[in-house]
Amino acid sequence: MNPLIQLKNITFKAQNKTILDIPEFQINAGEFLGIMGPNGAGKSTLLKVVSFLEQQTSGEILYLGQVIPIGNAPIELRRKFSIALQQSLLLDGTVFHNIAIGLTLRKISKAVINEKVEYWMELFGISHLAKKNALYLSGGEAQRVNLARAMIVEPEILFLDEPFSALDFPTKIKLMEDFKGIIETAQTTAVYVSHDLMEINYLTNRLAIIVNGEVKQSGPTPRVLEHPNSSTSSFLNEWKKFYPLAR
Ligand SMILES: Nc1ncnc2c1ncn2[C@@H]1O[C@H](COP(=O)(O)OP(=O)(O)OP(=O)(O)O)[C@@H](O)[C@H]1O
Repeated sequence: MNPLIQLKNITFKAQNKTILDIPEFQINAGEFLGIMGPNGAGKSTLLKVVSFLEQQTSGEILYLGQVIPIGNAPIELRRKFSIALQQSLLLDGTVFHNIAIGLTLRKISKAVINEKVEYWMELFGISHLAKKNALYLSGGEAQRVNLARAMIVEPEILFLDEPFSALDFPTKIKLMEDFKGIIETAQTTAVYVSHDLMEINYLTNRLAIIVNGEVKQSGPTPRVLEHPNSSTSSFLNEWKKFYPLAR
């Protein structure tokens, strides 16, 4: 295992409530890590803490073995991460402009931006939308733009929080298939929050189950799904009643 990020004794508290309590956890280079758990378990909070969007209350986060001071993650480190959420939060401008934004902010030359935007639009199958205003896209198109915008900066880690949950089933299936191929080709480390077993089973190769702010089980996805422990079985077995575990 080659940890990019390590958590040590992390807690996150708000309004006198402990929302996360994670003695030890890590994100390994090259993995597609799923974070699954019931509503309100702390999945999104964990994603925000490990991506430095929220500050932990106590404990340490290490990047490549080095402790990152609380509230002081350097910009060079934050720029190694991309985040895609359920809402694509696109700007009022063309699809091209939206996808280019991360490179524009990094002051990359116009020629390189053109080349990279073309490349990522092609991979996500949205070249024909280049000149369309991003505010008038379908849900599936908007999520493709969102993911292309996240990937164009070639992040070391891509964090995803339920990016497909608002999509209808056929749209979701097609996008998940394309997305899986793109992530595998780019060899990007990905962390994927979801409460949907179908998405987790299809996409991820390691899985952590969070219940009540604690990581109750983690391991290779098939193993966790096939052998839930006493803390995760009530959540996972409900899902398994309705979803067969074939890949
Ligand atoms: N800043 C905050 N202040 C108060 N409560 C918070 C804060 N952040 C998160 N919470 C609470 O912590 C709990 C976990 O929230 P979180 O969004 O991380 O859960 P989740 O597992 O992602 O849930 P869901 O699947 O419903 O999106 C919830 O009860 C939420 O209301």
